[in-house]
Amino acid sequence: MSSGKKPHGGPPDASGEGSSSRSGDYFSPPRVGGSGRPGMVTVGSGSTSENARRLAAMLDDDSGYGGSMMDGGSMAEGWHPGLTADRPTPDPSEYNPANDTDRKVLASHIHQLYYNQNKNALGRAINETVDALKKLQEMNSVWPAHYPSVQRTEAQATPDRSDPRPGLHHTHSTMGGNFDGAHAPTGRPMPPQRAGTSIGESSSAAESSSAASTRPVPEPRLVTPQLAQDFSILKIDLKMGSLRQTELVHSLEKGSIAALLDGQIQKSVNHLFALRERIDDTSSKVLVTGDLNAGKSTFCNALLRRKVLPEDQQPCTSIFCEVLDCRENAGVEEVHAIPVGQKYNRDDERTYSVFAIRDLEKIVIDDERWSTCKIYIKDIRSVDESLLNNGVVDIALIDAPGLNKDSVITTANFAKQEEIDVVVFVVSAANHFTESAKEFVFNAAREKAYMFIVVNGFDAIRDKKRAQEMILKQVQKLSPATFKESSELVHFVSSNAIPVAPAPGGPSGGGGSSGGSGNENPDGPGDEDDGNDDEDSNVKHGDPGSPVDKNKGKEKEKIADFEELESSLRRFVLEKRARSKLAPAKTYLMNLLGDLASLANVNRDVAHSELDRVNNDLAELVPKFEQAKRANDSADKGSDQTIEDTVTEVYSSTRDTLNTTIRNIGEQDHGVIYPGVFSAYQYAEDLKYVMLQTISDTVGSCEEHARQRTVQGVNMIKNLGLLHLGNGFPDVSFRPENMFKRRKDALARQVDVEVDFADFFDFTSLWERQEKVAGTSMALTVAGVVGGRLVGGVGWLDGTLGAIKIMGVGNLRRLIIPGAVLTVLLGATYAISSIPHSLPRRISNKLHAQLSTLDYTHSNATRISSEVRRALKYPADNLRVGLKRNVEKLQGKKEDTDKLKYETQTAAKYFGNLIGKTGEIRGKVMRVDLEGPAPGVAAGFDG
Ligand SMILES: Nc1nc2c(ncn2[C@@H]2O[C@H](COP(=O)(O)OP(=O)(O)OP(=O)(O)O)[C@@H](O)[C@H]2O)c(=O)[nH]1
Repeated sequence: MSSGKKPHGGPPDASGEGSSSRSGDYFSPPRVGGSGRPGMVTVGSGSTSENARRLAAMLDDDSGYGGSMMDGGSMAEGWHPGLTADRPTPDPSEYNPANDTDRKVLASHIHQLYYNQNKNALGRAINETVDALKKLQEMNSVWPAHYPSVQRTEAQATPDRSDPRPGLHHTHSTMGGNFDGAHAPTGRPMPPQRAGTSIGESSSAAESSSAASTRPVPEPRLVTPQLAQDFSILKIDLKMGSLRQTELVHSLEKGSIAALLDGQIQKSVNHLFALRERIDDTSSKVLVTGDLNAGKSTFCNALLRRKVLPEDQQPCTSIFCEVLDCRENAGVEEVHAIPVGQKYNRDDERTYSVFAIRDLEKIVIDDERWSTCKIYIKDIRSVDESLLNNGVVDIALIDAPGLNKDSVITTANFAKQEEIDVVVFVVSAANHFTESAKEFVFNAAREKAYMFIVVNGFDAIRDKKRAQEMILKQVQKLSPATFKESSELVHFVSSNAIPVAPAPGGPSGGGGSSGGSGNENPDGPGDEDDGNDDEDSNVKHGDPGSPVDKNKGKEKEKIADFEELESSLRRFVLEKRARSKLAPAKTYLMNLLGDLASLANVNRDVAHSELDRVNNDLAELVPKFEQAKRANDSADKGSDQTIEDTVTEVYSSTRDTLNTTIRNIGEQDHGVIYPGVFSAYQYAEDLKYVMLQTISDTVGSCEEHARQRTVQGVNMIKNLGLLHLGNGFPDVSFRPENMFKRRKDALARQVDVEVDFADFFDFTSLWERQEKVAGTSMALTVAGVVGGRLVGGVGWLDGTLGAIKIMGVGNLRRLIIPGAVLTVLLGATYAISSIPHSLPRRISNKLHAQLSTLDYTHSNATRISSEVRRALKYPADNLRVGLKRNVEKLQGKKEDTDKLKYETQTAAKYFGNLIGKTGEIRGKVMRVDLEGPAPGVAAGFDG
């Protein structure tokens, strides 16, 4: 199809090839020794390409990482010694630039070197990134990282979006303004605004002012919603269950966010391991996908030059069919159908069912039973022509089911797999890109950077130029990178025009279910038009020359176009696998490192502001803590002092009051009226009772006094509590009436004061009052008899003796009887008359004596003051516990804050370093140039 070639003025074909004879240009040096067939190698004999073998050996030998991983990035270091040893790098003396073979060998050599260098650089970057991620995981477990919250608008949160990940905008700037927003899938996030990394920055411009006003205060661990939009790899999709985004965000603890982030980091680490494995792996996988009936199977068959995959006019391929060289299956051609949910292991026959290739028609439509099938076939084409058996890289061709609503997610996910190196998108020339095709290409282009686009069924298009222009315009919008290299990456072909051999054991000739598509003559295209080609109409439009010649010419053109596609595809997969294989790793690394840098920026800023906050907290906390400690001591002392003072005062006042009362109890009659001598005993009992009652009452008043003092003490302690603990001091109400509830009025029972006869006659008192008595009774008795001496002031006894002396014993003897009688009568009368005076004294003396024996005063003073102590102890204990708790609380808070300060300082330092580290790795990754040709190639070795 020369007519359709590069109408858009794309870059010139680097290989300069334009016909089938130049297919596999890089690996097909000029025929040497007239071998007659194009070969990879010109040296040596036989059909095997020596050069290709060497190159293959070199690739096998060169593990890429191994020992050279950490050996720095120089080209010489990246070069495996085996390469120079194995490979016949032309000796400068032998090297002949005029020799095309030498040139190409050298070009390949340099290309390989270049590839390895890039591969090693990416490998190192992957290792360093994994290291950084693991450290981030550790940090995240100690200091839960802050994460920008995701606050998508309703329109953005389209539920049926096929790719939940955000677009990788920031690394695909080539999309630029070329992309028409109208074609963007609905779930695509807003364009990046990476600059906005500061915390507390105003949220997305997309947020309406009303929404902003009602927006809840952001959860501390979730910051800057706009940043979250910008994340691509470390994106935490918080949209779960029926909770709305904002509800969910605020229902998540920082620990949950950290756990989600940890999961995301782990996923990235695993993905990086897979990517590293992938770039170390020398095989390549080519996924062929496209709309239903676009001709994917026909295209695969054309590539294989064998009718292996069933073709049909109606949709047929429903499962992924991977075509591999049968050398990978011990040289046996067969199909391994893998049941749904099973993981394939070629060495374990329980993981698949074996079928003959002719059974494929049944297998590919049975997607309920099979998920994938592996088709091992022998590639009939030569090493320099074959895609599968190319001598350098093991290639697997995967025919995917047509894109439709149900399978688009599956295929999109399949395409995203890291082992898919190349996505070949087959689009029907007649239908152009459908909506599902656009979405798929747009997303896949983000992932793979470049796509290989096959516009199939070009034979059916009348205005080819217009169709090309329209399709290329679409490509430009969907994958600008691919468009930039459209001469290499976009091909307009007719797959059914390629002659194919019948499938082994399959329906012979005729094309089976092919519906007439394709020419099954392996020797070349059929002479007659297959009827599908409405180019016939062109004939009618005055094209000179015979129709048969014309058709023959057209068939040749179609084959030539296809062969050109093949060599481009070979180049793309083999020579430019730096792009197909390394670009996903580079793209992923760039995105991930970008995310890491953003996350580190946010967290460093947050850590700094948290550090400020923590320092402020500490500045407040430390003096509070010191003050609390001091308050603890002083309040403790204060309450102890209050207790001691109160108790001492209560004790002394009780003792003094009781002593005074008891001492003076006999001084009064307490209102008890003396009823006369005949009720003297009752009088004594009454007196005793009243006296005891008085003492009891005094005890009661002492208790009342103690209560009042206790209330004062409690209030003082409470005040101390309020002063030092504020509301933290428990306000327990004190009930003084509950004090002294125990029975203490057993005084009457304790005190056993018997009133006896002598108590009524207080002789001691009589003796003490002798003068008074002499002056009254005895004086009256003796005065008249003895005369004035008696009146002279001596005692009545002296008077009596004096009287005896004066009167003489004889006279006295006569007087003695009546005198004695008189004396007794007078004495008795006096004693009886003095009962009301002497009895209280006698009883009070007795009481006093007995109460002293009982230690009544002291024991009551002790009892009352002890109860006061007990009552005061409760608020004092409360105060002590409260103060202690307060100190402990502040101490704990201070310790926590100190710890937080240390962690935050560590975090701030760590995230600062992470910014530097990610920048450093990013720089290295950025310098991995997958775009430019190898220097040797650029220098013109590439033919
Ligand atoms: N005219 C024309 N017809 C083609 C071409 N390639 C394929 N076809 C026909 O298109 C129909 C569909 O081809 P398939 O290869 O089965 O398409 P597919 O994309 O694999 O289909 P599904 O796997 O079912 O999605 C068949 O009848 C083919 O013969 C072409 O280049 N030109």
